[in-house]
Amino acid sequence: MSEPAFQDQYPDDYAHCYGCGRLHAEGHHLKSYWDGEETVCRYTPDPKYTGGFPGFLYGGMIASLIDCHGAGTAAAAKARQDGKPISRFVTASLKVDYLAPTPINTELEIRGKVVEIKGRKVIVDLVVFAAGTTCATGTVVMVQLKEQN
Ligand SMILES: CCCCCCCC(=O)SCCNC(=O)CCNC(=O)[C@H](O)C(C)(C)COP(=O)(O)OP(=O)(O)OC[C@H]1O[C@@H](n2cnc3c(N)ncnc32)[C@H](O)[C@@H]1OP(=O)(O)O
Repeated sequence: MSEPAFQDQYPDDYAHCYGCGRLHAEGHHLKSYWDGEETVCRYTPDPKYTGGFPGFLYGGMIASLIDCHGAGTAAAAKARQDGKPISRFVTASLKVDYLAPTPINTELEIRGKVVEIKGRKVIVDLVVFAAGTTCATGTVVMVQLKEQN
């Protein structure tokens, strides 16, 4: 993981996302990297993001992890295919399946796999793991901003 995180390569004007923007003062600052043909993001949720009962993460945060790591994966995959710098993608569609409760205070691993790159559109499948358990899966459709194309 010697390359900078995908999000650390976003142009400054597009680096303000609450989930993953390096320039957001209070955001989560999620970081995504290549791991072979897949991508990976690791994040340990704080108890303030507790869901319906103690010890577990609320669903919106799980969706955010899939969303932001999916956006980063789309951007990196398109850049790698085109041999260009990373550009900014936005979420057109976000689907999440919650398979098992996701713990807080445990390092989560979010893995991404590119399904399709077509023009400005990239589809990514994602999985959220906690200590070897698959807690959630998701699919995102990401679209490259026209001005970044
Ligand atoms: C500076 C701008 C910042 C934008 C705000 C960023 C906020 C974020 O944090 S991202 C999270 C929320 N997401 C948003 O707010 C995005 C709002 N939506 C939009 O701006 C537009 O709908 C946008 C950019 C996603 C797509 O619009 P547009 O650029 O006109 O693309 P369009 O030509 O319609 O579609 C491109 C491809 O994506 C597909 N697509 C678009 N929307 C969807 C969707 N909801 N589901 C599935 N596929 C979709 C299209 O079918 C098309 O695919 P194909 O090439 O195979 O036909």
